[in-house]
Amino acid sequence: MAEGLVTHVEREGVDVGRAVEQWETYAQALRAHGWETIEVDPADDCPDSVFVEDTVVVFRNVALIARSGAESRRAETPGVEEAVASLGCSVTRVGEPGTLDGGDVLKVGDTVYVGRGGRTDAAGVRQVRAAFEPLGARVVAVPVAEVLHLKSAVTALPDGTVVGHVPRVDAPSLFPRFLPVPEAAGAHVVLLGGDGLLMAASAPRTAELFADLGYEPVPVDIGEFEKLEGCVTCLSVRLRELHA
Ligand SMILES: NC(=O)NCCC[C@H](N)C(=O)O
Repeated sequence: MAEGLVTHVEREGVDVGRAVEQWETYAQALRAHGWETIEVDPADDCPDSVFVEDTVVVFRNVALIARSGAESRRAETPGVEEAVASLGCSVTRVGEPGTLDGGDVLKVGDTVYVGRGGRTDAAGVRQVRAAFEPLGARVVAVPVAEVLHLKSAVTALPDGTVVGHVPRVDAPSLFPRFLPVPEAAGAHVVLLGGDGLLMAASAPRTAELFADLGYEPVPVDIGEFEKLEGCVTCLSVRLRELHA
């Protein structure tokens, strides 16, 4: 992790012991909300491989294995490919020269927003369309310049409202319902089911806002991962409705 990529932030030393504890707490929060967790085989030569969200995008039962815009991350995919295949997904891969990081893909119902930015190029966007439109997805391309990935800027609440911290969102008007949040780290929620929203502990004011809107924020400390530009979404991939 000491060699993990940093693009928009200053490098800070990562305490690996603490990172492991934070990862355990994160996984435990998923399980406490009824999720089964499956650990992908680690790729120990890849310093960013804990950010598993970037390696795959799943829509219905099709898993699109990413080809990262960062070369150092391209060897991360075998473990995740094996994991999704063993769960019954049909696997397809982003082909050269296209690039795609899973963190650039935000699904809201059948709408699949794809960030075109530093890690995902136009060919990558086209390959998302080719993989998922035949399954009923509507793919919407979104320019991303201010942050690493689309989902560093925005995610969505259970009712589909897109949330983001305005200074980091390139084009809020692309989203039909957009709610500004007061903290950059508040833009990241993982939907736990029901009203539960897994969030970074570093966004307490946004947690208050969401609680006031009837949600149940579940804060977790992911400070060590934030040093490498990670957020709550990037440490897992949630698989639902695999056989829909
Ligand atoms: N989806 C994500 O937010 N991924 C975070 C990736 C961080 C990693 N250090 C990277 O630059 O690729």
